[in-house]
Amino acid sequence: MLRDALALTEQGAKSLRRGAAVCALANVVLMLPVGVFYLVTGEFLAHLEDPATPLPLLAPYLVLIVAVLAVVFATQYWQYHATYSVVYQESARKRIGLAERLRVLPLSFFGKRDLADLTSVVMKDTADQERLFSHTMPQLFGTGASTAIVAVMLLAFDWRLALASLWPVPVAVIVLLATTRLQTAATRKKNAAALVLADGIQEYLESNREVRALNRTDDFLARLNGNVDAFERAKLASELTTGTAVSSTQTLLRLGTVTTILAGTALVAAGQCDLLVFFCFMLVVTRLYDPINLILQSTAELIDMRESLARMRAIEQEPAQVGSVDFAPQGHDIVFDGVSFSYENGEPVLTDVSFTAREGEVTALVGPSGSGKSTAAKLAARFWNVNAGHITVGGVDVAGVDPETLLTDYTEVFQDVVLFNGTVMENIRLGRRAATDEEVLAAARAANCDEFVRKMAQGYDTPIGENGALLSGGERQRISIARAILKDAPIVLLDEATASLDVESESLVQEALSRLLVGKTVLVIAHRMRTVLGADHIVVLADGRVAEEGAPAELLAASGLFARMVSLQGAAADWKL
Ligand SMILES: Nc1ncnc2c1ncn2[C@@H]1O[C@H](COP(=O)(O)OP(=O)(O)OP(=O)(O)O)[C@@H](O)[C@H]1O
Repeated sequence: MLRDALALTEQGAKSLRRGAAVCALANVVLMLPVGVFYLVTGEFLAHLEDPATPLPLLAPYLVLIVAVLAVVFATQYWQYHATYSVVYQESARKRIGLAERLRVLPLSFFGKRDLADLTSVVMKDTADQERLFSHTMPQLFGTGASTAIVAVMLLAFDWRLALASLWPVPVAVIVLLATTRLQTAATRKKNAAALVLADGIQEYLESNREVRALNRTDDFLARLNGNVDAFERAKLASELTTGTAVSSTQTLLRLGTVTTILAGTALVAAGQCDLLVFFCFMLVVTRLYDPINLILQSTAELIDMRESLARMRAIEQEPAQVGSVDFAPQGHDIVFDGVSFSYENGEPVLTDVSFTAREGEVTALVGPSGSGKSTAAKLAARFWNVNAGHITVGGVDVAGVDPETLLTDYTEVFQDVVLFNGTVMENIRLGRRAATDEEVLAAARAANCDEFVRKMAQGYDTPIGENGALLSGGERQRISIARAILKDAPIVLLDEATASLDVESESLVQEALSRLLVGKTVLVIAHRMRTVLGADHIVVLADGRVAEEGAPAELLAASGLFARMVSLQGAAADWKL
């Protein structure tokens, strides 16, 4: 229950319970010196009133004071360990847990949540949780318990003074709870504005080159400034709401001291209360409010945390894409059988699509922009689950196979090559981590990378910058082909580059590809005439349906849609061949 409510791991919930118990104990132990003071002063005053009563003995009290100080020190140290130290372990567990979760979530999830949002959950929300679970949550639960214990003790001692000092506590809690809704609404607005701002900054950094090329820097910066202003306004509003609630509660607590003084003075004057008891009450009251004040100072963070927890829980509760890790297909023919699919928005993208991509053949998907070619290729690798029909590989339905296991049989060479900020060697080795240097070099040679890599300052050990920023388009593609050759998976999904490479670069890429594709099941999103006519099988998609399929010669001879489009290629501007 506690675990679900606060999005903790099992170990984390245990640590929090323990931390709260230790905090309660530490808070109660802090009252012990007041008890010692009460005893010593009591005896001393008794001696003043009646000199026949002996003075308090120094030695036992010294021992008691040292013992009390030792207990206070020990519980404070224990509290520190039980809250601060263990919470960092929980935070590490939480981050790893979230990252693991993201690894098994379907890609559809990433369409719903943007990158800045997810980064903020893994980095900021876990850090917020870490701070709160070390500084506030154990104290919050612990203070609840210790205040109850101290309240019972005070009531037993003098119920009138106890009521005069304790009344602000429930009233403060009521005021805080009553204003929670307002505070939550303001916090939500602030978080939404922060996300828009983070998104804007990320977009600007990512598209900096395009923005400059289009001379739109001023517009972009003006929009960013607007986002900063909106965030500032939302943050001010949120702080004002929380600040007002917290200050009024703190004032209420101060009123508690005032009412204790008034009640105490009246009772002492009427001879109904001992001056010493009154004095001790004053000492306890100030300490009683201290931990509550501490929690009040964290109200904004507590409210923020509710939002953070909801976002973490959303990731943890999102259904993962799971399946069997025993994947033993008979060959690698890919069969689409009555496949229909739509993205989150529900618009049909593929409707009743059936075709077979055979092992050892190149199957080309062609069709107008937006006809569903890329979607079909990605569905073959279970990037998403189909809504109807089946996709099988070697007779095994991909919907039942663990995505990571399935992808060991796939290589993707997509247009948007993703390279990492490492050396050329490291980037190629991503194809197969266990590959030896010789195997990496052989793959690089087969992918026509060797010549340009050797010209680089440090050869294969040259860092290639973030996302390969230091490489040309053709070079990036050849690196990704080298990776694919190294992986040597039986199925290749290929999204042919539309980016215009120069003739030499294009022929180097084609040559590298032809080495990669031999004997594989190749599903290619075709854009070039040469590939289309060189394919073994063509599937023509139009509006998400199979309009025609067959060998290139058959389709040309049939004088159907494909043949018409080929002959009208120049005029049919929206066709990508
Ligand atoms: N992640 C997504 N979420 C929602 N809709 C999408 C997504 N990806 C693609 N679509 C939509 O699905 C339809 C098919 O897109 P797809 O990229 O599969 O077509 P395509 O034939 O490969 O196009 P192109 O040749 O332009 O790359 C389009 O209408 C597109 O807007």
